[in-house]
Amino acid sequence: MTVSSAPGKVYLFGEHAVVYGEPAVPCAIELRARVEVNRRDDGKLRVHAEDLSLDGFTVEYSGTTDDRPDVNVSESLLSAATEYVDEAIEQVRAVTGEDDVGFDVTIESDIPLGAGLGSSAAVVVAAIDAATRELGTTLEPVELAERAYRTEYEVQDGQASRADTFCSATGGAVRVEGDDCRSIDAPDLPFVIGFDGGAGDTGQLVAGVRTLREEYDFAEDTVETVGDLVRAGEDALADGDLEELGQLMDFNHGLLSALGVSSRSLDRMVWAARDAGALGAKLTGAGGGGCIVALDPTPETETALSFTPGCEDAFRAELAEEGVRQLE
Ligand SMILES: Nc1ncnc2c1ncn2[C@@H]1O[C@H](COP(=O)(O)OP(=O)(O)OP(=O)(O)O)[C@@H](O)[C@H]1O
Ligand SMILES: C[C@@](O)(CCO)CC(=O)[O-]
Ligand SMILES: [Mg+2]
Repeated sequence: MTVSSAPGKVYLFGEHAVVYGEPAVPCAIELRARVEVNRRDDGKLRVHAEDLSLDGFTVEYSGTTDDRPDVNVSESLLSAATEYVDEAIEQVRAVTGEDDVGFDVTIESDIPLGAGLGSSAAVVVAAIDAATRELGTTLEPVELAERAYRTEYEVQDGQASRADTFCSATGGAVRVEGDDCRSIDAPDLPFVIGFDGGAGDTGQLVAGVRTLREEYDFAEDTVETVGDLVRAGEDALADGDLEELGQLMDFNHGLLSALGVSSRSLDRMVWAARDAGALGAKLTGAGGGGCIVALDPTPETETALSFTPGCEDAFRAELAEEGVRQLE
């Protein structure tokens, strides 16, 4: 048995635009996914995921198409639910050369699914780390991050950045621009998260932005503007200027709205945070529904969000200094 855990993340700035080569700054947070793997010699993949439910059923499946969960949901929903883990195991087979190996995989996660806190990257990073170690191979963090990126790239139809997976693998605050990924220093960032209980499908939301960008020059310009904003944000980070960081987060949310990835409940939570005196607030991750992140050193934003209609949960998130963690 081998067990690894990896953290989720929030984006201080730059989601979506990072897919087109602009810089982004995600920060790992202390919500983790824990993945246990046991080698199987029959080549099958059996996945038990308590937090993943379809039609009210906890998902448990074996990795052959004729042996999928017996629930009455569409093929697309089923593949959205299972493809990150399936592809992570494909990457493990490729990197170890053990093409026919199977695994029992059990996933427990603190990270809400599809809510912009990087649940997919955390599950994929922890799964690849645990499954390779189960086969006697220890990947360096950079190679682990690369394999996890390839997993997201495959699942998201060739449209993914290295940001979520690198951040989850290494922990801390990171800066990603294309294939240049590095850890950066950050001041103490008082993150508050609001969660609307919903989810968005990253693959679909990324595809929506791609279409908009192909259709309209101003959408392409908006993506480039996000890049300019991130570069300004890096100076504010280096200076520890929380007020300016907050202002740039507000600006970033507006640009993400323009790209069509916000939602009524995300906007409502963003405004509730601003009204409560947050330094800034924006959606985090792919959007469509899920979470916002605000900066507020006082308790006001968390309290206001907890009374905001449509906000199901409000909590503070600490920066996770450690990325992937080997538990057993
Ligand atoms: N606890 C889990 N158990 C099994 N699979 C999970 C789990 N958490 C996430 N996943 C996989 O990740 C998918 C959600 O990934 P998606 O990229 O859409 O959202 P996210 O990573 O939470 O948000 P974002 O990418 O915006 O930060 C799920 O549909 C599932 O395939
Ligand atoms: C929307 C996106 O930028 C972040 C999702 O958390 C997609 C990606 O970078 O792969
Ligand atoms: Mg994801």
